[in-house]
Amino acid sequence: MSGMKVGIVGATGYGGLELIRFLHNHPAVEQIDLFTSSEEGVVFSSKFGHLVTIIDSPLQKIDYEALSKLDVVFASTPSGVTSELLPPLVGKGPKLIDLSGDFRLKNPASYEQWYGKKAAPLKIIEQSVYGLTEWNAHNVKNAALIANPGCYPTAVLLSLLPLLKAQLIDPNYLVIDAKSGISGAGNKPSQTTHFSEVNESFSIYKTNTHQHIPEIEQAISMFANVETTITFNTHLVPMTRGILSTAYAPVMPGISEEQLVACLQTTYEKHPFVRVITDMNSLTTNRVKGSNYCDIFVKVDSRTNRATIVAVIDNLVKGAAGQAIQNMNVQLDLPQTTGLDVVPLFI
Ligand SMILES: NC(=O)C1=CN([C@@H]2O[C@H](COP(=O)(O)OP(=O)(O)OC[C@H]3O[C@@H](n4cnc5c(N)ncnc54)[C@H](OP(=O)(O)O)[C@@H]3O)[C@@H](O)[C@H]2O)C=CC1
Ligand SMILES: CC(=O)N[C@@H](CCC(=O)OP(=O)(O)O)C(=O)O
Repeated sequence: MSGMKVGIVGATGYGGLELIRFLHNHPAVEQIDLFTSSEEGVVFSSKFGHLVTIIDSPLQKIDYEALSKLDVVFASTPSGVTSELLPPLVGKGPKLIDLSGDFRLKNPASYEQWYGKKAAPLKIIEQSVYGLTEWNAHNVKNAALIANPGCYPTAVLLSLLPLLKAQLIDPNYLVIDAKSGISGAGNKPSQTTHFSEVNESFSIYKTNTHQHIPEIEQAISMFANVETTITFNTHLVPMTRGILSTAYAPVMPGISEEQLVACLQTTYEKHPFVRVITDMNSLTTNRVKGSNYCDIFVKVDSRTNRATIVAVIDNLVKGAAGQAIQNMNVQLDLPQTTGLDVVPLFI
């Protein structure tokens, strides 16, 4: 597969920039069109100097005719945009991959409750496929519209689904404590992401109200066949990239740490981007920085019989652009690693 023409709506955002970084070297991609809602005609490299001589094309106005001629359209826009933008394009030619939350929740009322915005039309939501690649590649393959998972759900689900599906941990008392770097909040400055407010500080936010709670619960039901309500909280760490998710769950009677590890290893043995770590007692976000890897480990506390299940990802890569391209690869029948086979930055 080669000569693909792809478009990025929201190219100037953090997710858009990461899509460009990986698509530029993708062997199947011949052309990348960049779309904007606010800076039509601006030469991309005049805005992003690090791309001089690499991406010197101008930003284009979002235009249905131009989008419909492409093979793949990535949308990396704030929630509430693609629910209106993408429906007219569904089934019209391009494969659509949406990085926002607009098509992830199957229940429109739930979207409206958690996002506080009008939901996409139900018949379009019904056609969308949740793009957690390791768990849904067979449906991703022929989807007209992919709802790329949220950053936190990607880390949480990859680490918990195998253990929940195999009934090795108790789904009834799941507590998940997750932390993110500030790029997770996008490129628009705000009071809470201002350097002087986040530097040398560490905060909890959206306490018990994060919009990824229903997404995680829905995916646990979908892939592990378990109905549960979770306690999930998020924290802002003064770093640019990375998510670390720590989940606590009671271990089912008679189940050992070795069985939990073996379950994770078996689940992911054929999935190159998920690495089950066994020889360490700690994980850092640096070990996956800039890459599409998700590293996981599990430890059982024998005093409490609870498992501590930890996952790290780069929110902008496996949590957004990388997973979106992994889904495109599945659709194009390419190895999932195509264009994504990079060594983590680490420092
Ligand atoms: N940052 C992250 O770690 C992750 C983000 N996501 C999701 O991906 C999406 C993009 O995130 P991110 O890149 O961080 O966001 P940014 O805020 O960095 O960028 C979003 C881009 O969308 C464009 N945009 C803004 N308003 C509109 C509009 N009304 N119509 C069309 N385009 C618009 C803007 O570009 P322009 O003005 O040029 O049009 C902007 O640069 C969001 O939905 C986010 O929740 C998902 C997983 C992880
Ligand atoms: C650090 C930070 O603010 N992260 C964002 C991630 C948002 C996101 O990706 O949300 P949707 O894709 O569901 O819109 C947050 O917690 O809301």
